[in-house]
Amino acid sequence: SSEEAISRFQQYLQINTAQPTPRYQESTNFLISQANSLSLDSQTFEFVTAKPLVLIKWPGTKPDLPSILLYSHTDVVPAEFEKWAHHPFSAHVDDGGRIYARGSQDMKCVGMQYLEALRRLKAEGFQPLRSVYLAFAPDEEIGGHDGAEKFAESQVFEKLNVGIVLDEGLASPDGHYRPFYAERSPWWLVIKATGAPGHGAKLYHNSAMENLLKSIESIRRFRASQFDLIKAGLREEGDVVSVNMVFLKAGTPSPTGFVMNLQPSEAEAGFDVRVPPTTDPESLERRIAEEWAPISRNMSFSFKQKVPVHDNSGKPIITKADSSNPWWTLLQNAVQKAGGKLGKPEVFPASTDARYFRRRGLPAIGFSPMANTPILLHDHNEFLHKDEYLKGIEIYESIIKAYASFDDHGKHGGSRDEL
Ligand SMILES: CSCC[C@H](NC=O)C(=O)O
Ligand SMILES: [Zn+2]
Ligand SMILES: [Zn+2]
Repeated sequence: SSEEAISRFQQYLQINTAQPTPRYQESTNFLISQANSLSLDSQTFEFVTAKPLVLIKWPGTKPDLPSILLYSHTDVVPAEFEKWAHHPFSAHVDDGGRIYARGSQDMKCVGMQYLEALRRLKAEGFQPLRSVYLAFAPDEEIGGHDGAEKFAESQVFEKLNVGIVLDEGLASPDGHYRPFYAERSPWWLVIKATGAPGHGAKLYHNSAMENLLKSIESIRRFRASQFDLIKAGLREEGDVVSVNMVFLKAGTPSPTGFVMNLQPSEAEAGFDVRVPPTTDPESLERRIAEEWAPISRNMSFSFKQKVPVHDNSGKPIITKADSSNPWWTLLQNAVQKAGGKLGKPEVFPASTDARYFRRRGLPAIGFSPMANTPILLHDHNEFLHKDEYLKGIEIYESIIKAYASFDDHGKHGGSRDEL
């Protein structure tokens, strides 16, 4: 019943899997018990000790066809308990039917919806042709290096012969679900300025602070130009380069704060830059070297992280979102058949684990069926309405049915360079 489905969702939400100390043992036990209750085999892999990935299998009747991977991460970001209306791990349902919890949107909803969809399909007697795998992976919120990255590179993964991956998307405030065919690459940039120190009362050229501020002004102009494209309706969020300053580090510390009459000899700033797959990475690098951190201004730069925009052959890492990709068409039709409306395909503005699968040449679609829902991932009072959650289960039933029944005699899904 729906009540039981909501209660299972609540149980998963109540397990505190917040970084940096996620309770993976508890979430693993819970997921294995779910698999057992569905009479499905499950396996737990620790590519890194104490970082379990739970893999659940629904075998297909034509196991040689490439399989379907329904992917989710089990960890969530931390929550400031006292700033929430309801405790973030209570999964409280308010009078209006909203389920409040950290992870209710990102992305325990999706993981449980996969399981609920399987539960219903099994009850109906549906038989998949293709094998369907559910993967519940650790550590997405801290980069996925000990989870999805190792999984995608493993022999275990290779043997699954995956043809299509579904991963997370974003909630949509309007009535359309949002499909994502690519994502922006994070470039975590640190720029550093040096200059002669000097008396706080002296006006002179080339102090570290002045040099850094010139860069910040230039970066802000660029940021505004990108933001303007969105404001004018010319671009979607995922189609521009975003740059946000995330730290500033400068000054000479003193026991009472900072020395006030000394201009420091070094100053640093950090930026979270996100680069769309269509951006020419070389020209952005040139901008950084020539305008944001020019040697002529005694500046240098480095990256804390720089995820490539292109694959090894120099092509943008994207999944085709048109009729040339049968998985795309199947998704469109399945959503429609279940009474859902699909918005236009977008570039995910942040990062997801889907990049590790796309990087291997596999098609991956980011999709979290939450319409009429404010975007609250990583925010206070993250919630999902129970009716949207239940509707999402029907959507996945329809998608899984279509995907698992798709028989092209192995033409698509195995040919990795094609999609
Ligand atoms: C690049 S690793 C960090 C991944 C993180 N993902 C979700 O928020 C993000 O900041 O996009
Ligand atoms: Zn997520
Ligand atoms: Zn997240």
